[in-house]
Amino acid sequence: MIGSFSDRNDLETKARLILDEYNRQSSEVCFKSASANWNYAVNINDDNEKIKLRESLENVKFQKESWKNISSQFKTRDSFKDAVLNRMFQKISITGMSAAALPEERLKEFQQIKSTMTKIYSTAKTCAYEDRSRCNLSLDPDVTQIMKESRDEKKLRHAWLEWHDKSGVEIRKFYKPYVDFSNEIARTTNFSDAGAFWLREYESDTIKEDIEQLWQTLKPFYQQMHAYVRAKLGETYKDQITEDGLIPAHLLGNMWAQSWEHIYPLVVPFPEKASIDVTEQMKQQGYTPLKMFQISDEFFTSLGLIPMPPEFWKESLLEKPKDREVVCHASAWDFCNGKDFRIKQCTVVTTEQLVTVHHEMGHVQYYLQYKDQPLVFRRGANPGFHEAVGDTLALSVTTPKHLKEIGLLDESTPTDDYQTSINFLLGMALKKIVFLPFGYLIDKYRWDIFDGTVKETEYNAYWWKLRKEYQGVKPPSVRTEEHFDAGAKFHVPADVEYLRYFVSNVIQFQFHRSLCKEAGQYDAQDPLKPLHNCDIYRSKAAGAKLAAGLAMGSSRPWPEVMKVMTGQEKMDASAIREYFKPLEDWLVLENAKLAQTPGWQS
Ligand SMILES: C[C@H](N[C@H](C(=O)O)[C@@H]1CCCN1C(=O)[C@@H](N)CC(=O)O)C(=O)N1CCC[C@H]1C(=O)O
Ligand SMILES: [Zn+2]
Repeated sequence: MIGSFSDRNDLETKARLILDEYNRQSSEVCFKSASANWNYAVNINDDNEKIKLRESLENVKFQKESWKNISSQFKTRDSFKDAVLNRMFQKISITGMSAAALPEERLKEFQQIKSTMTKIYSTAKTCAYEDRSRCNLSLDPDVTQIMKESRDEKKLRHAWLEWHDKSGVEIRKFYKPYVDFSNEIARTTNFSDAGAFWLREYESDTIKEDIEQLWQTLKPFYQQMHAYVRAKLGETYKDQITEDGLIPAHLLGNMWAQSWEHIYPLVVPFPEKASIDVTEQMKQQGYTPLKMFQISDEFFTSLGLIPMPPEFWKESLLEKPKDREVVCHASAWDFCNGKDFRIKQCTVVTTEQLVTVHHEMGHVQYYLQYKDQPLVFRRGANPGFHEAVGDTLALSVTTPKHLKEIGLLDESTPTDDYQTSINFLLGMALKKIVFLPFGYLIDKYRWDIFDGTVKETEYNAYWWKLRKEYQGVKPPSVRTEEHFDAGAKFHVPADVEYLRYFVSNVIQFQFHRSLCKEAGQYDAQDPLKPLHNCDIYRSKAAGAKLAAGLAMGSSRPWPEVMKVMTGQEKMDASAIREYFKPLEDWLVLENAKLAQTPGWQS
């Protein structure tokens, strides 16, 4: 021993050694569990499910044993001078306590329930509208394509009902046990319920109030969008828009009405002007899923960010295989060993999917940026940060200017006139503004189930109460408690928190504004450099600013990371409102012309 350390320094040195060993072992166990999870997701069968469940159980048992061992050696975690040690301890203690919450048999039951719900969702098949005996249509790509492209109200209604009945109805019987298990784990870990357990990741006592405040700020704009789209849809589906002011959910181009971009042709303000949907161009130029990922990788590296490693290109699954069942819902994977990162996506060649490619690549870029952090800090600063990385870059990629730059939009296409800008901003609002009430209500719905406000007997009634209150949409036909329409959305059976996407939709515009300033592509005072035209492509300065924040992982509270990336410490709606300001002004006038009153019968 060197001299006489004070007890405290001894303690901290000892703690560091123990936590280093924990992070090393945890990385190995996580690798095995992620690999088994991957092998199941890319080849759904009973054997792979058993291995996945076994490795997942091993991981939980490891976390439980580790915490018992670590916590037995230290009286309380607050005895460290070093804030990093305290932060690590806090995170490991929650992982360890939640791992110890259920006895093994009941833990197995819980894991099986979650696995079964995702399997039902990922393998559900529906019957064709034109031929009820042909029942091999999967959500991805078959039913998704119908919802995007069909303008036949009866066909849309059939596709919507089929999917909700083949997924949600089957999943319903598992949901109450899932809720009870989730709450038991949360409460054993000293959280009031599973909703509070999820919200711990935002490290804020006022997160719910902050979200509600953001929603109240943006709600009037959403209602202007809703009123305009309702009026335009009434021109196409005459009898469907009634005096209740609600929009039937099956007419909005998306199974969950979470993004209305695919009804753009029915609502475009100036149809004679260029549309920025470049799907046809992509197909004509022979785009493949692989090329879409290479285009995205090139955008990231043009900013000086980290290229995808060889393992990524070797091991990712970028197209739906023909010979087996897979979990088609796109996802990004960190295998915890600092080397292995993958994406699984049943990619089709469309503009929308080019954005999803960037979304998933944004996750992998975050994994790469924080891969040298201790394992416990290899997370987003908060879950919304992880969702915002790819989307932020996609805000540049989908500008007419950038699409010309990469040859997907003809150079001669006029794109700077007012009418084209309104068309473009409306197209963006059909994704980013429309998404807000949906992104909020998915978790408000589950918070209220977890905290007991909503009983099992009203699961579906409450879903449609929120869908009406927040989104102003209604189901295509009467729904009962036989149904479980929330279960028809991936993240509900998959046990994935959703508030992250609402947060992302707000903060990605703060990131975009900050990076655009850094790239010299935006100036609030310069009307020739509006935020919605900014493309940060090739800006090493913007890339460096982004990387500085991402490399921090979750090692510091997210307001500190927000400050590094934007100079602000708070989430705020000023950036998204600035981006869409010309459209908001146009909508108010247009709705007045259309004699449309924003809002609907409560
Ligand atoms: C298509 C996308 N798939 C998710 C995502 O990429 O977030 C997948 C499934 C759930 C988590 N996930 C991951 O990949 C995580 N492993 C990433 C991470 O946390 O590291 C998705 O669900 N989206 C995109 C926009 C809105 C939402 C939707 O489609 O409703
Ligand atoms: Zn994501």
